[in-house]
Amino acid sequence: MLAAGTLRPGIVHLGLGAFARAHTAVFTEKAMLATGSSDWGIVGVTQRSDTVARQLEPQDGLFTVAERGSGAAPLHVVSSIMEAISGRDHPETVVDRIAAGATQVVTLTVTEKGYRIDPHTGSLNTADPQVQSDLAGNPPQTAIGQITRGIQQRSRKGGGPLTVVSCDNLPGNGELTRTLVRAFAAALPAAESGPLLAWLDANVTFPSTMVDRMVPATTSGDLDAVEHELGLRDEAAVVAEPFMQWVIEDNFAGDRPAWEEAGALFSTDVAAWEAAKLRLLNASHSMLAYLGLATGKETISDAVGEDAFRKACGRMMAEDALPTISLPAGLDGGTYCAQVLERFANPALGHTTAKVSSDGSQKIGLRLLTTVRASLEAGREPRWAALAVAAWMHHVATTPAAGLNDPLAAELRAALPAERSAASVVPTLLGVRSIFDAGLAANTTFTHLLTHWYRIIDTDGLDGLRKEITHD
Ligand SMILES: NC(=O)c1ccc[n+]([C@@H]2O[C@H](COP(=O)([O-])OP(=O)(O)OC[C@H]3O[C@@H](n4cnc5c(N)ncnc54)[C@H](O)[C@@H]3O)[C@@H](O)[C@H]2O)c1
Ligand SMILES: O=P(O)(O)OC[C@@H](O)[C@@H](O)[C@H](O)[C@H](O)CO
Repeated sequence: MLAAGTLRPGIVHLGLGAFARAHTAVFTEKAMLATGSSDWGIVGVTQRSDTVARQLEPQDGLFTVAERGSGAAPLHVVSSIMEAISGRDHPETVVDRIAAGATQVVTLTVTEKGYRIDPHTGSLNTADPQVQSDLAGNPPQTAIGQITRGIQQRSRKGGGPLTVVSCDNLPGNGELTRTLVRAFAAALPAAESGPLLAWLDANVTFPSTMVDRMVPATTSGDLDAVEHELGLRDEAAVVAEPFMQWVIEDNFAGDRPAWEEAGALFSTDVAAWEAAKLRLLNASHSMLAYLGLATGKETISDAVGEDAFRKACGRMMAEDALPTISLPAGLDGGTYCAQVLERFANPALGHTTAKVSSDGSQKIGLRLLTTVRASLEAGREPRWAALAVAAWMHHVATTPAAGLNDPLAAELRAALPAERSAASVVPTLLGVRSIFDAGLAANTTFTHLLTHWYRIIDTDGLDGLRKEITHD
């Protein structure tokens, strides 16, 4: 453990959820311990609620990581977080911390929807009311607003270079974050945007990363189990699988923690790592979540324990996704897919299908429609990826209005027809242009596959799926 009171604040982390605590904070602590440095204390920022900040405050930022599953290490108390702030309640403090001289790196895990992307342009959604409020000069509430205002204050103070490291499951997350920050800066009045963009381009870099560790939402049962093992109540404890991976583009504007000492891989091929992870692991995760929810499976391990679903995932990865990607050097596709299924089967993790299913409108495009499009273009039928998309459609059409956990819930519910058969739901949801482009929606191969699978899920349920998936 790092000695209490010795840390200096080198990193601001936006989105202090379960993942950041079980991944980024762990890598950073290990890097400091390995090198004897204390320059990379983390100032963590919760975004939408103050819960984690309130939990960590009386614990001096300390929290437990409880690994679950085969090969799990003993409980580990992590000591790299030196301050936790509620960004909702103290946005100006967040801006000050980003602008502070000691801060060299901003990391972020604010979920896909936290980026406020306009799906039609791929750039910042300047019609978003919170983005507009941030642009108008109010204390910034969005992650992109906080980062850009922090950079602006830094530039005005004559501060040093800064590196912004996105750790969300998004392709090209570094370049994407740069685009959004630049778009925010460009939308400011000309007197502000000109000098800000010039400073930003000269002093701020945005390396892309691929992050991997399955970290479910902590339950009260997890907290009780940790209390039993630790002998102390830790309200901020997180559970995680033993596996963890971080591939980072080595494009830092200033100094950085020696994350390689903690096992991170610095690579020039992050895009290939990220594409492989999104189209293989995350796509299968979403498939299991939606098939699991349609058939009463509460956890991912329950869902992958169903032979037919395991087979469908395996075939989706091998037959649909793998032919669409160029694997990075050092990654064997077959071994990776087998490991993914093994990791999903970890019964101790309790990763719920409900949690993985959340925000589907933000995820299926990145995880599944990429494969669908590339397969269709190559003249192949994306049979298994279409099953996953049909299962998502079924989830949207059958989840009660208040239960759909998705930023587009209202739009999706409003679009749905009263009659919920395959023939009406599939074309209606294909008409949602922020998810499906017109070309994809008009593709008859894809439409037929979706209608076929939707009918089976909706009318024949688990038995029908078993028969259809295992018959060939
Ligand atoms: N949990 C995992 O297994 C895992 C693995 C790899 C990557 N990730 C990445 O980390 C992200 C967060 O996962 P988590 O498990 O920490 O989730 P979480 O629900 O525990 O935390 C989410 C964090 O994002 C913030 N957030 C949510 N909506 C936001 C919004 N609209 N604007 C700004 N911030 C917002 C929350 O305040 C919170 O700090 C994921 O979306 C994913 O991109 C997670
Ligand atoms: O975290 P999300 O909501 O983007 O996606 C849910 C899961 O698929 C994801 O968190 C995986 O567990 C993770 O990407 C594994 O590294």
